[in-house]
Amino acid sequence: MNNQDFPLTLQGENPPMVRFDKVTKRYGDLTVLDSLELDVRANEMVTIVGPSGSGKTTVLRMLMTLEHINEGVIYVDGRPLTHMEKDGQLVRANKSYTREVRKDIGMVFQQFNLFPHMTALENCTEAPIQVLGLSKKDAEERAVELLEMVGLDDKIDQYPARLSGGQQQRVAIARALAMRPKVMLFDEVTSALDPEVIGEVTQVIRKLRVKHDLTMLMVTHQMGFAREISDRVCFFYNGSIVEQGAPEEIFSNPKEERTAEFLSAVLEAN
Ligand SMILES: Nc1ncnc2c1ncn2[C@@H]1O[C@H](COP(=O)(O)OP(=O)(O)OP(=O)(O)O)[C@@H](O)[C@H]1O
Repeated sequence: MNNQDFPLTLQGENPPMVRFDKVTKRYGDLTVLDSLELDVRANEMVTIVGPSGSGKTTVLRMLMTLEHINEGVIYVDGRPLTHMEKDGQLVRANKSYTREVRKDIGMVFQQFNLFPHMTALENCTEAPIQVLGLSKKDAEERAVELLEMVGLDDKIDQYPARLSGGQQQRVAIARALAMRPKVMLFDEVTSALDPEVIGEVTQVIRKLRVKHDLTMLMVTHQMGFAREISDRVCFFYNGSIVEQGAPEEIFSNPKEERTAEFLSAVLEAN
């Protein structure tokens, strides 16, 4: 990669909150993301859909810096995520720089990933105290407010094992929000849930669209929810975006044959 090709920061009138600038990710011979270009505007809700193995989760994992980038640069709120300036060029950033930029990003996973030995409240206060340096009192105030927002005011002192899947996922959302991220990533957050509790989680995400100043990037197989909630839907195929647009365009009138085939297969399966 020639780092001179990439800006040191994104400036101007209205820089995107997230930019993938020609990002390539390989595992051995397998190219999972192929020079991906994707911008997400501040406060936009973008949903990524596409066949299994097309690279959707990898996009989110790259943003969480859980994966090494092979080529290209990711910018978050104008700053490169895994690179920093040296002598007018971008070079690989050290871990402490990247950790700082990554504070702007929160992620909710399919499998909740709560700390089992901590109550709902403790799950939500741990990182704000340890990472942001909040006092216990301030962190608890923030956590209680968020647990109320996700409808769990009566479960504050419960351990995850005593909560339903939907309740655990709502704690996971509150926990991510407690770090006050600018960007929230949702990776198949309803896939591990029983059908009857999916609604309580999607309801919380709907609420976030209205209540919070958040940029959101979501991977989901729930096409109905994607259609209803997204500002923009990106259809992934083999590590690239083959089609993107407003949900009504993508779902009602896909221009790409691969998108149409995928959507009809999904609708048939349902
Ligand atoms: N650690 C890894 N090592 C090797 N290959 C990997 C690794 N992680 C992911 N892959 C491969 O990368 C490709 C993209 O994976 P990814 O999880 O991003 O797909 P996806 O579109 O999210 O799929 P799904 O809808 O099934 O979750 C797949 O072919 C997967 O097997």
